This record gives sequence, C-alpha cells and structure tokens, in this order.
Amino acid sequence: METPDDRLPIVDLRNFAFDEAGAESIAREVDRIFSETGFCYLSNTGVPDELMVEIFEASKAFHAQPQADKEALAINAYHRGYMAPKTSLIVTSSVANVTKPNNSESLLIMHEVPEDDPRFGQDLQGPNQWPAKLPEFRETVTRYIDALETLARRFTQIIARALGLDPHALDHHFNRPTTFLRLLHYPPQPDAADDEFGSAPHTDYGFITILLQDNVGGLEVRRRGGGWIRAVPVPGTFVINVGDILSRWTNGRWQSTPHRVQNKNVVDRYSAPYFFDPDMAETITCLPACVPAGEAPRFEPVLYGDYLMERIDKNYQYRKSVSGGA
Ligand SMILES: O=C(O)CCC(=O)C(=O)O
Ligand SMILES: [Fe+2]
Repeated sequence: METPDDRLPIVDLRNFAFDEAGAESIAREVDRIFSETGFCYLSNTGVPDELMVEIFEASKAFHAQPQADKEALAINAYHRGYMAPKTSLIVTSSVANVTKPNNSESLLIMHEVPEDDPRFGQDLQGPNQWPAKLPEFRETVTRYIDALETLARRFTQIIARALGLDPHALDHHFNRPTTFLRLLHYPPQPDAADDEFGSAPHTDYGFITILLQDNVGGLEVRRRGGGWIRAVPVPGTFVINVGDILSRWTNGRWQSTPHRVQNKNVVDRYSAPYFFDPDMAETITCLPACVPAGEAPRFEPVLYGDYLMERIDKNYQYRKSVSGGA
C-alpha cells in the first residue's frame, strides 16, 4: 500500500517572486530533499503552461513522422539528432546489470554551437539537426530551451544558497552550459517483463535534470531504503533531480538517485528531460563547504568535458563508429 510518504515532495518556486527570507526557506527545503531523495517536483516555475503544451505537440509531431524522416536526422558525432528505439544501453550504470536496450526513441537537441564559435568542431560542439518537414518545430523547441535555461540558471542560485554559498557562487561554471533536451517517446509495453524498460535504471550524469512528463506515468524513483516510488504526473509541474556531477561536486552530500521508466500503459508516453550541465571546459572540484573540517574530499577534481565524454562514449552504441577506435 502507498502511504503519503511515498510521494515525492513539491517545491513551490513562487514564480521566483520571493524576498531574501523566501529564497532562504526554499533553499533549506531543497537541501533537505536533495540530501534525502535527490528528487522532487517544482511548481510555479515561471515556465508558461502553453509552452508545456506546445513542446509536447512538437515532440508528437516529430515522432509521428515516417521512420525515414526521423532516420534522416540520425544522431551525429556531436550527439545531436534522432536515436531509434533500442539503440541505447546504459552500461556505466552501477544501478543494475542492464542487458536489454531501452524501448524508447528520442530526439536530442543540445546547446547551439554556431560555426564561428571557437569551440566548433570540438567534442560535442556542433550543429543541431532540425526536421525539414515541420516548419514551426525549431522555433517552438528554441523557445522551450530558452525558458528551461532561465529556470535552470535561477535554480542554480537556489542550489548555491542551499549549500551555504553566495547565490551567485556557481554561476561562472555555466557561462557556456552544456545542455541537452531529449524529446522522448515511449511506446506502450503493457506486457513488459520485469527487465524490459523504456529507460532502464540509471542515474543522470550531469548537474540537474528538469523533466516534463505527460499525464501517462511510468517514471519511478528508487527509495533510499529500497523499492521504488512512482513519480506520478502532477499537472503544471516539472520533476527535478540531482545528477552525478552535482552529487560529486557536493562531496556526496546530495544524492543522484536511480530512476527508471516502464510504460506498462496501453497508450504512448512522451517526456522531455532537459539536462543542464557545466561548461565542458570547467573543472569540478568538491566544494569546500561540503567537505567536513579535517577530512579530505572524497573525489578528485575532474574536467567536466572529460567526465562527460567518458560517460557518453560508454553508453551509446552509435559512438563506437565515431570515437575511440579512430
Ligand atoms: O522519461 C522520463 O520520465 C525519464 C527519462 C530519463 O530518466 C532520462 O532520459 O534520463
Ligand atoms: Fe534520467
């Protein structure tokens, strides 16, 4: 039986219309939740409801296209484009021994890197791919990404506060953030076996993930004491969670909690996780505020770009042909 404790908490961001005391109280709440479950809902985020509707319409229109039109955008060496069902396998996960590929398809859109950007051509720094036959798609997705970036930057200030830092202390790591929007489609799997997932148990690599899900359900979050909590859809909210690099940055004070998706419904499920990560050129060093006096940090400093490439190269089959062996 479910009890009220089995629900993820909701943090009300009050449309960011708070004073100093309000910001502090939200930060305390976030510190408690991220130290325990590492997952919660966010309400009153300032992201317009219409935009949430529009991004799902865009995603559905993309996935409803003939397979050939989707394959025309097959994921490129810059990790941008379409990933067909059953092509990603989380192998770096310490969460589970995953053997079956994920039963989901997705379009990955990252931060734009124009050709005149000095980073152009480096790892993960290249062009997005846009569907030729959906004229409004790019504009809608760009508006959504802009809104989510604003939310993520504001939330980063709450994170800094929650860790006892100046609200702007972390901002400079995100001057050129690494961002991924993943427009996911999960086909129905009413008879899925226990080890067949839309998204197998995993933790997210990065800093924070801000997820929009439709009203179908299927996301589950691992409970600290074992078992899984259903992240039931709550209209108008996002789900936010701590990624591995944030957990590492906090010296393990905050948890990057395993989660998984199984769409055992008879209808399709759509979701849109937005991953907001540091600039790849930033070094992530355990925050001194999180290291107990007299103790050494639990993790070595790491260049975010190196860390991310390792995770991506291990997790995606398609990268066998674009990296490593060359
Ligand atoms: O679709 C979802 O609800 C979660 C997706 C997810 O965990 C991911 O893409 O990392
Ligand atoms: Fe995830």
